[in-house]
Amino acid sequence: MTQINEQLQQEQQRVDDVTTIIRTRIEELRKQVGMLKGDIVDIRRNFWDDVTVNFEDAAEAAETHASMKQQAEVLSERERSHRHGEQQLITLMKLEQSPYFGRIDLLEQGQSKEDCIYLGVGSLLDESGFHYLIYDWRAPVSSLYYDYGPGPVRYETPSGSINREMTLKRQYMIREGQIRSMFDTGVTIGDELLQEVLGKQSDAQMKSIVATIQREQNRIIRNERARLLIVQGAAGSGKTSAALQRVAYLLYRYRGLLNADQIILFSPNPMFNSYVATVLPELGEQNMQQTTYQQYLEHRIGKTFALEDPFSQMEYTLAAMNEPGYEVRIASIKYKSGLLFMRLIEKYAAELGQSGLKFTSITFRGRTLLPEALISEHFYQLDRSISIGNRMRLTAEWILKELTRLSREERNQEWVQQKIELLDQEAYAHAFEELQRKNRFAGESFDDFEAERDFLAAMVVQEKFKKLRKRVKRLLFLNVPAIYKRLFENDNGLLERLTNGKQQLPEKWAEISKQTIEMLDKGDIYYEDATPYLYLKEKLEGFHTNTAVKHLFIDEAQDYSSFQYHYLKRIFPNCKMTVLGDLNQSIFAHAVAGDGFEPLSELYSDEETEKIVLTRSYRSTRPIVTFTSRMIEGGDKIEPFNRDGAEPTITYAADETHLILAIEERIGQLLHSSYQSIAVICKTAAESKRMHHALQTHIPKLRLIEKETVTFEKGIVVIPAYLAKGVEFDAVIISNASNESYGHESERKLFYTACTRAMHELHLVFTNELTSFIQ
Ligand SMILES: Nc1ncnc2c1ncn2[C@@H]1O[C@H](COP(=O)(O)OP(=O)(O)OP(=O)(O)O)[C@@H](O)[C@H]1O
Repeated sequence: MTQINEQLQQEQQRVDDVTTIIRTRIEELRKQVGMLKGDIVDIRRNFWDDVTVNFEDAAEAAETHASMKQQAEVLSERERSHRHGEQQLITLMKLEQSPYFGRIDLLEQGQSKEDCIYLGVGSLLDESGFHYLIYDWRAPVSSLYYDYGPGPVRYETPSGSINREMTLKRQYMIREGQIRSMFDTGVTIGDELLQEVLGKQSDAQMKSIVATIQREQNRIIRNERARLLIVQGAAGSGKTSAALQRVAYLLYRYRGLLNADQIILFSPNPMFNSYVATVLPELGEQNMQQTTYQQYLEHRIGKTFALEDPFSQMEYTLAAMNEPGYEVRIASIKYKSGLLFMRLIEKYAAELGQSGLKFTSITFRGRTLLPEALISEHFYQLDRSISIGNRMRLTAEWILKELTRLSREERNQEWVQQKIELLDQEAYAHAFEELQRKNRFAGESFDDFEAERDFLAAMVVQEKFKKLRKRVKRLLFLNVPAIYKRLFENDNGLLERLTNGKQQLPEKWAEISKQTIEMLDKGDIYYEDATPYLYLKEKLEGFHTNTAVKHLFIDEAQDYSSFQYHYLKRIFPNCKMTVLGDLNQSIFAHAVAGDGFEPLSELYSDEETEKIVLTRSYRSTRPIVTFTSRMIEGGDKIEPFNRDGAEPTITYAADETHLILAIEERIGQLLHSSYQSIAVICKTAAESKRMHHALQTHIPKLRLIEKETVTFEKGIVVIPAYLAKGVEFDAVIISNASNESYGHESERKLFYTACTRAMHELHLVFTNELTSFIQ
């Protein structure tokens, strides 16, 4: 006992000493940052005083330019130092509260004294500047803390492997400079600490897990080899957490070479962005770029079509089972998400390189300036060995030249004269100045008047042609919607040619085509058509690749189709991909059977691909994990983290009214505990809306989460199951857990996803018959 007390005292003494150093650093740094800020304000204020401005001749102008450049460089250097100083201040302030969370003692062979390595969210050097008082959790040596228990250890550094003997591994919980608890542990980072962290109430924001990263999670975080890293992890196994710590790791490991803008995270919905937004800043790093696949599609084709979103597609697949055309639509989703369709589009594009493209005539004020046929003729007379995209660009250049010629002819049109007469004073003055500048205006004479008229006419026409030219530059003379539609019209035996007469099309192709054409004719496009459409468009126009992005993270990876993966690979050609998903949460209709990761199988070679499986679930209590894993095949492989809690409950309600009453009552009970977030999870958006309406009068603070919701907040919410993906709540109430709602096999995974959102309590309420997914 005394020994433990003594140890604790010694450790607290070290914490105090380190904290004193941190405080001194904070003081010093504050002064430095303050001075830098003063400098920046001064430089900005006096920028022009310190620059010698003279444009009289070329030499003077060059000097002025150099002087401005120098001044701008000083400014940007100060700004950089200021930013860096502020960043350091933030880290130091975090360290002041909790300087470290772990310690390992390493003994080098032949030495008698160990090196003590303390791990924290940032590093800290002692006064000499040679010894680390705290190591950043991402430093090479820190990996040992996550990977090993006491005994022989080995780690890699840029200069080679290092072998040591670990004689101690200790964890701390330090808050406000005080050690609250401390334990010595083995390989797994202490259950005690995890118990404490996981037992807490949920937050509106995800937390960093650096103090308790598990060994298998560390493999994901520090993986540098794989081009494609696939993480299959049970619900709540820390996939998203590992992804975010990985971003922080990569930013540290490749500091100076990689910045946050070169990393993109594709998240499942806009709300998820707000949920994970604080993790990286908490670790002293900038957030990566975040988007959803839908946002990307909107950006690319939102102007051409009213684009269906994945949630509407989901809503349809869940709620329209009895509507006519449902089976056709499902078959269509499956086919259009797969690689067979992608190959078909590739063949189609190749054929279009020879013939069949549809162009749009260039028209102006109701007149055709360049007819479609002429554009087509120009395109197809270009050398066919040039790629379609490049031929398209050449065609655009030709059209632009034609437009220059046509704009000259246009100047003599009647409308131009009328416009000139209506021009205001300012436009005249501008024309006058321009003409003077060009020395084409000598004084008042007939010629001058002509010159002015010419100039004004050119100006008027140019203004009107601007839009036209812009459209040509955007290749809008190519009628991609009509070209895509043609695939479904099957004119001239197009499909027989593309499939070589072999049966590659789905059985219901004719009906699928009809459905697709109907949509396109309305100016709408189904979610499952968006990626194929875009792929075809880019095949014809050239790909909009983004070479700056170095890392792509795809969360909820099971929700993406093969087609989408291939497309992403194509547009981000220089990046490494980390995809994280759970096959048991594949809730989209395009999901294929198998291990859920088939869409990725052809993406990269086996040598470039690595797969890590996470089976331990941290989110929910043991009773909840035991309960939910029975719903799915292979659920016995999911290991619950040993955290106790109440058993899930199942409540029968005689009818809808009683169901509402039961939910109200349950919420009332839950409100007595200290839970921060309670969710009523319904199957669809329509049901959620109804439920929200029914509960609202008694629970005024109730929030309805819809697909447009962008912020994730604490409190009581009603949410459709598919939007609850990726997030978690202290307590979850499932409504309605009946066989009617969750009876089809296709709804099993959705039900599982909904139930696994619960951290501490799970309650199911049902009418009629309980879903058969619960055994
Ligand atoms: N090593 C860890 N230490 C502490 N908490 C952890 C750890 N790993 C995971 N967690 C916690 O477990 C919960 C689930 O994590 P996360 O959301 O990352 O899992 P997921 O695999 O993405 O889940 P899902 O697929 O169900 O959305 C979070 O509250 C997270 O903080």
